[in-house]
Amino acid sequence: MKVEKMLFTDRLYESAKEIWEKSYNHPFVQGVGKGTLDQEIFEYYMKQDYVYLIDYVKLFAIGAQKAPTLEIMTKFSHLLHEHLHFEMELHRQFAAEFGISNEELENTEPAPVNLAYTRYMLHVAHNGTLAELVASLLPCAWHYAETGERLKEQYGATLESNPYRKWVETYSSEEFTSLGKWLIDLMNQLADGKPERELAELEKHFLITSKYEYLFWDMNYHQQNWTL
Ligand SMILES: Cc1ncc(CN)c(N)n1
Repeated sequence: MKVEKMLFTDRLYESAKEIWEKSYNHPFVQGVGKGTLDQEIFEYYMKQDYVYLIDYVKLFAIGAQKAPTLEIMTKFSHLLHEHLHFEMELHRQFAAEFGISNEELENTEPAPVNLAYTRYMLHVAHNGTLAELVASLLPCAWHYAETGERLKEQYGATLESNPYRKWVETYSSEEFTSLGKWLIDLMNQLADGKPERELAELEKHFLITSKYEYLFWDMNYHQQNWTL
């Protein structure tokens, strides 16, 4: 009998499943899928997410620097390019539609959860191994691809009239989901043969940033910001 080896990312998915489910059912995410989310909330999110992404792409630069092979380095530089020119273009297009300039987008002050989330990943990226860096940035890519695909499946029939259609289409697109798939494969490659102590550390990073993903939806939904 052939016994299939469980992938490390299966373990990660299993441990974060409940948090991801909670995120998917968050009124922000459901509001995007149904097209009913208040535009003011979406505008707030676009601005916060833009500066989040400016920090997020730095992780790929650090990934390239820590890459053990030229092939992995090339892929990180591709990820960096795609986020700057494909994903962030979505934000620039929505912003233009809402009358928000690129300058305003770029100069958004990150709210506390946003800042804490990106500082956490940057800290891991600067001080940890490449495996730790990938474990901490993976929920961002994987959770969004899963969210985009699920929303498209659930609300595909009404997407035509949904003001957030482009958001759902971007995150469910092959162009975006393939980036997440490559990171999943890399995670498994880097985790292979690692002792349990190190795997547990990777799982901890993955769970923390999965929780930050949930908090990020919630922060935007309530337009939380500095109160001082
Ligand atoms: C907070 C957050 N997480 C994930 C993604 C998808 N790159 C994003 N744009 N923003």
